[in-house]
Amino acid sequence: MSGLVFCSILLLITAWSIGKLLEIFWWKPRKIQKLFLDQGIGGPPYKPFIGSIGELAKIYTKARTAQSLPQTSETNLLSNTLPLAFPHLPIWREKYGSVYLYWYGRQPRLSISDPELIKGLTSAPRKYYQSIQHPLIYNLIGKSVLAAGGEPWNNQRKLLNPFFLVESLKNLPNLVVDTVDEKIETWKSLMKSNELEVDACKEFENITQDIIVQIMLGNDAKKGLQIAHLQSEQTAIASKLVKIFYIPGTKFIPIPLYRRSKRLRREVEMKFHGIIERRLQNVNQQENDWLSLMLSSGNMTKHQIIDECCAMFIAGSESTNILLAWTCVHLGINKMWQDKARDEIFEVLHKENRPLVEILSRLKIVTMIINETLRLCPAVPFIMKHAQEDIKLGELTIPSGIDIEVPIISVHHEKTIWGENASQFDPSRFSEGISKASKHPMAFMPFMNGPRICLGMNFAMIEAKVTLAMILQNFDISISPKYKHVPVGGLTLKQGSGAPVIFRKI
Ligand code: HEM
Repeated sequence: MSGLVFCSILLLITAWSIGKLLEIFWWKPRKIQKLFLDQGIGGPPYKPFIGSIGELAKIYTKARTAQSLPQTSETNLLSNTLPLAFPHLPIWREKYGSVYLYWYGRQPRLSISDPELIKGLTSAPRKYYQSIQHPLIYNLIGKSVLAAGGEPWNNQRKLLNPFFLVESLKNLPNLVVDTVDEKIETWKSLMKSNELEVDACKEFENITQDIIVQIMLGNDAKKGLQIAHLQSEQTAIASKLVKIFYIPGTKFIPIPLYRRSKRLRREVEMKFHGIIERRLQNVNQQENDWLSLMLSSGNMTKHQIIDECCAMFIAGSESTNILLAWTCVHLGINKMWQDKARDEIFEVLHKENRPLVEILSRLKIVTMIINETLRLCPAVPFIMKHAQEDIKLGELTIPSGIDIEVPIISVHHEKTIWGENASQFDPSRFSEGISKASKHPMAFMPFMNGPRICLGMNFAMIEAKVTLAMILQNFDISISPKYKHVPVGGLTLKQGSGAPVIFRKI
């Protein structure tokens, strides 16, 4: 008798488990898919457990085979950035349109590259959680403003806003000039026959890290640089891991990358704790950096400060570094635009060695070149949101629980928005300003738009303009014959084989 009861219970548990599995992996995804199909939204089909990952893998394998073909070094070399970095984007866009649903495992993702819908999405930020959902991203940026959502995001943004006002950034150009000056002297001392080949990625990484650690940690900048290096390694790990869809619980499996990521986080926290403790013990020692401002605000816990610093180290150096490296590569190929920019720089800065904020606004061609680089190679190629509640976007209803991605790079390369030459480097499209550069006034979105627009946009533009102006004042830039166009998409859009360029003294 008791055997029969046991068997019945076992049968019930098995039936319940099978039912639950069917619900999670079959019925629920089908329901979501139907909900979108009824609204006219298609996408690659859902496959139990793997979602659209199999489809993605096929597209990427095919693209990788094509990449191994020899490259030609002509002006068109950079025109295939989008299909090289994200081969699935042009294929799915062509097949399913500007809005489609795909599956990261069993997690539904709505991809939106229609500027009008993106406008609606970015203007209602509190409805969304900034979903960088992979738990290991936590090791990189903690619960900082970059990761937060809802009310906590609102409060954090308010606390950080004052650091980024134009008034607060007025000394930034001087700091950039000092840092870049030193670099230029080093390059000149290493030159043979007045020329030097450098990897622009590495050089600009050094420059942008130097600048952000000085701004954030002032006299502790040297210790800050050690943290910046640890954070760079952490970013590389995170970039690899976000491509793998996360299976809950796997963070506890001792995979070497996970372990390294945890260790890096601990080390970074310890170093920040050390700096903060020393600051708290020497309150009379006046410091004028962001860490001091955060400590004296009285509104942030030590943990919060560390998270914001971690995020700022990454946001404040990685993207601007990438922007500068891509700009050098584009100018190294497009000599006409390089000459135009240099002529403008000499005209505007003819007496001033130290470009001030007011002067920077007169560098129109340099700004057009930077914008065009950000369009073709947006340092942040994607953003991701997570619907925390049902959302209405125009005619579209998005149920809560859906991830929403904005493939910035896809919008930036769309021919129906930018014209037939969308994949070509042509800064003149920005000659009448950003809103007139394309068919949609808000299609240019390297820093995104709305209340959640990049906090460091002005910071990045000042840093990029001053650095570029100083380099063009001193050197002619050519692309090295060693250059290989291998754009790699992840959290950022990097040069997979570095950015070897040649600086020649002028
Ligand atoms: C070329 C350089 C840069 C690019 C392309 C860039 C791009 C972006 C993008 C696309 C976002 C996401 C906005 C969203 O989620 O809607 C963002 C957010 C952010 N960026 Fe930047 N960024 C750059 C430089 C910087 C710099 C230099 C800093 C700081 C010094 C910075 C600090 C931040 C912060 C704190 C956020 C979070 C804002 C929020 O969620 O409210 N960024 N950035």
